[in-house]
Amino acid sequence: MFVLVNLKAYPCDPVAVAEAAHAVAEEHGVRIAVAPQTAHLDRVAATGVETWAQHVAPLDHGSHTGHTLAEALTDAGAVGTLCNHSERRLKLADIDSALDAADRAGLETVVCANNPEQVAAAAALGPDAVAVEPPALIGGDVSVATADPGIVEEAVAAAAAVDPDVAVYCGAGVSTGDDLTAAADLGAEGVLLASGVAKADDPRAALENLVSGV
Ligand SMILES: O=C[C@H](O)COP(=O)(O)O
Repeated sequence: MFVLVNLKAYPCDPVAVAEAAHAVAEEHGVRIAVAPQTAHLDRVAATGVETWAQHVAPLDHGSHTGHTLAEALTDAGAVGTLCNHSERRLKLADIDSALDAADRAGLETVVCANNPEQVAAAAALGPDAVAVEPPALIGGDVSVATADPGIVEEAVAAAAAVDPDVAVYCGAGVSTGDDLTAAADLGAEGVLLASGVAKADDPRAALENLVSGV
């Protein structure tokens, strides 16, 4: 199982979370990545943890003030990027262009989607993975795998019907080892989570709990 921790804009210490994630990943042999704010990418990458961006601009080099170029993410140490997160939605054409930009820079990609229908559309664009996240459950205490297991199973089937090479992750409310196990049992190959780690008093303990389910 891949554990992708999105720090969003939470007021946590990105380096402390990254160091904890790196240590837990090494200790337990689990793939864990951290997606900090763009301005923190290089400091997070310096910890040795697998580092992801939260968003990539659907653009090439040029006159694009205030946008984050895929190559700049790679230069800062990112090896992958989220795309179309529920809190950073894109139009379909822009998702396609963002994936082109990520490919150009050699970034792995996860396209987020609200439901199985969007998962199918996203999978058709050829990302490395899609992540199904019901918006109503994001930031909550109940995992998507418990609150709505059907949406995860349907997302897995929807992606497989379009492109079996596209991995399916799930997210929203994931915070414990039991949540991770439940997600895996539903066919997810990874989880996308945020508050369970970024808002934890002890992020390392939260990560240890999470990977106890692997
Ligand atoms: O990117 C992460 C997801 O939006 C899930 O967030 P959450 O774990 O706080 O529910």
